[in-house]
Amino acid sequence: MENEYEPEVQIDVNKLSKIFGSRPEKALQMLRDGQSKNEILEKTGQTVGLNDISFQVFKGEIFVLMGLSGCGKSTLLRCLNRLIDPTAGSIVINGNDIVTMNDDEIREFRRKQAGMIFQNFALLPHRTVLDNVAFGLEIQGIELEERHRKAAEALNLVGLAGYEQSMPDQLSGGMKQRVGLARALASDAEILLMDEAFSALDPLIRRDMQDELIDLQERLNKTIIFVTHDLDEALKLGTRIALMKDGKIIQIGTSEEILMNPSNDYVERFVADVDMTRVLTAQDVMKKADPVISCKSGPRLAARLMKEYGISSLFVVTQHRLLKGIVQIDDVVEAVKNDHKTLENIVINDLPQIHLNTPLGEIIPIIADSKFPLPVVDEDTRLKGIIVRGSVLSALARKESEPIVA
Ligand SMILES: Nc1ncnc2c1ncn2[C@@H]1O[C@H](COP(=O)(O)OP(=O)(O)OP(=O)(O)O)[C@@H](O)[C@H]1O
Repeated sequence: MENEYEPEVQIDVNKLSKIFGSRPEKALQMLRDGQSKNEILEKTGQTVGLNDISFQVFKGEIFVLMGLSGCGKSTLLRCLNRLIDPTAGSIVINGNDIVTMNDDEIREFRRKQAGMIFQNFALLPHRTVLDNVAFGLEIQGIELEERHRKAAEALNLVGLAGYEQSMPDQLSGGMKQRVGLARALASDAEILLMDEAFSALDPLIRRDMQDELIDLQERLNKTIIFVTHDLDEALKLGTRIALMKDGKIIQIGTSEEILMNPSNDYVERFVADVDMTRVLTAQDVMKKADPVISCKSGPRLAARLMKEYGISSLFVVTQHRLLKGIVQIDDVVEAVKNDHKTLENIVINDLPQIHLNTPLGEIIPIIADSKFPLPVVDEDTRLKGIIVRGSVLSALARKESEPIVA
């Protein structure tokens, strides 16, 4: 039986290369022989767009393609719906290799499975907002009433209900971009391809649109491939981020993985300027809460555990790991001497509680003031981990290096 927690692969890209130029075979062979993008350009005049790229995208994730200008983000995105034909490799989407599809099949695929949203809004100026959104459905031959119903639904989703009869030039940039988003949503496409979709918006509207996209994605569970050269945008939106350079993917990972374990110097320099206190949360810096002690146990067991693990305080939990508090070594020793049977009288229970999603920036002043490690809990106050000063410091201590300027 399929494991329900196993992510479902929706896009499977294998050994994808793209050479721009009239003699791609020769350049491809040189690429396979290990020559660089620059060498190939000098010797053959052919440009390497993508170099032997393999990765998978899971259903329902926002997968961000990120990197400096010219690294191949747009080329890769456009290969995913064959606006660009790759030179070699396969792209299996929902079980079909789109590289081998004929023109009719690819048109059908674009309409039904992969909607694209561009940076320049590409709205039709003489059509109403409603008809702009319904445009894709019209091409599919869906009848007027049905396409208007779907278009109105999509406009509602992006917060533009009431603007159905407006014309594009009556809308602000942010609203136009919402119309573009609504158009892709109206098509039922499971996959949205977004190329620098928010880059032309001013910063405040851009942040709104990012929030909107995250919200829509959670409600609709689309798979989104999002191209950006903006690191903050990538970190905010990406379920996972693929960092590209010279037509290759250098590292794929969650924001935390890329920030905490950059795979090489290039990635490290790329992320050097990121404010870790905003990006990392309690769950990124916590350690396993081990050992803990049950509130029913006695001080002798507590003393033994503390000795064995070399710790001076111990978290106390219920049978279901709900946090009760903490005991300290001096109190435990005293309780043993006085032959107490339980820890009840010595549990300190007015502890600051840190939630799994609390940002590191909020944790730092609390841990600085605290005599104990901090407990990290979930919504039910179940103890999920502990934060000690050392793990916060090591999360912050990344090697100083020159940032890369985009
Ligand atoms: N039609 C084309 N003909 C020749 N070379 C191209 C073509 N399109 C892209 N390239 C080259 O392929 C490489 C990748 O370009 P691409 O546009 O994918 O990069 P990008 O990361 O999207 O950059 P940007 O952020 O500037 O859009 C670059 O070296 C570019 O010059």
